[in-house]
Amino acid sequence: MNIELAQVSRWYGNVVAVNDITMTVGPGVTGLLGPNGAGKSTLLHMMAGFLAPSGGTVTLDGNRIWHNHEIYRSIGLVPEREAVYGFLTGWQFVLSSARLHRLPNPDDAARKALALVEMESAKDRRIETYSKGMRQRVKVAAALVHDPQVLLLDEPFNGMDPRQRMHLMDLVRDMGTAGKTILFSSHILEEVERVAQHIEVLVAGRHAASGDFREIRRRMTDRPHLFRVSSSDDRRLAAALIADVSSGAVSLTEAGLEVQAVDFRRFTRLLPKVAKEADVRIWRISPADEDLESVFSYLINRSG
Ligand SMILES: Nc1ncnc2c1ncn2[C@@H]1O[C@H](COP(=O)(O)OP(=O)(O)OP(=O)(O)O)[C@@H](O)[C@H]1O
Repeated sequence: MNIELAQVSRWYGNVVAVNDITMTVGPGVTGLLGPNGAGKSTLLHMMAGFLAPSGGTVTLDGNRIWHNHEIYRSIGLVPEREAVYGFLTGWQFVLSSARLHRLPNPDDAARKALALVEMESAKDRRIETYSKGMRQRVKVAAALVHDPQVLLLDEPFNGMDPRQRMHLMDLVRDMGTAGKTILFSSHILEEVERVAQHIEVLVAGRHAASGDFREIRRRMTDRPHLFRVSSSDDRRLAAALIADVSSGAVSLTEAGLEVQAVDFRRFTRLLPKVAKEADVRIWRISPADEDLESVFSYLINRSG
């Protein structure tokens, strides 16, 4: 199934959380990547029918999602926040989700969903006794109980230990291979890399990039990199680097020497050579713009 967003915006008072987004999410696993506050949760909630768009339309195979009860049978949402009563057992929680969907055989459906996330043995314990990873899995079971074609997951791997994470990643990948439409949000590039081939990038409510993971990763590494270098003689090193045309923009700041390298692979080879020739010792070299925010803002400036 295809989720389609056409010029979708959502604002909360004066805050524009999602700004004029047009995208299609089809079968397989798609990663929704963006820094905190980018609008990922807002977007997922609109896709799940929990939130009305302020502008534009969100449809599933051509049918409007907002206020369309029939369509909720096809969608499952795993929310980021704990919206689970701790006094319920895992079994009671998943069963109540099955009943809410008015499934003909709720017991059977709940059993299947709990088995899928390997939670059968802990199903009779109260949720408040669960680890973060177990809570996450029980939420996935509740979202899957009606076997939806579309599964939306908001930061599903947060707080999980590596084994739990691996298990959920395998589950998500398998469902994607089986043809379900899966969209999960994350602010961690490596996490998205392991599960999704296709990614959509959001920055400050805007759609910054879309496409194959490797292609976007390449655009991220090929962008100009800013390095901070400290050495035995920054001034001299700066002069030597400026003399070499291919090293990029060089500036001396209070924090030390900063170099904007257009081709960073080349620069990392060039720097030791230039330093040696100038008889300067390098103490430290660190990327000055490696945080996700700057990578994302680079992407959005290119695409916008
Ligand atoms: N109910 C609300 N009322 C007012 N502002 C909101 C509300 N929900 C979200 N926002 C604001 O909308 C913007 C987008 O928030 P959203 O939670 O969708 O982002 P996100 O990418 O999911 O971030 P995070 O990973 O931190 O949850 C933020 O500036 C947030 O403060």
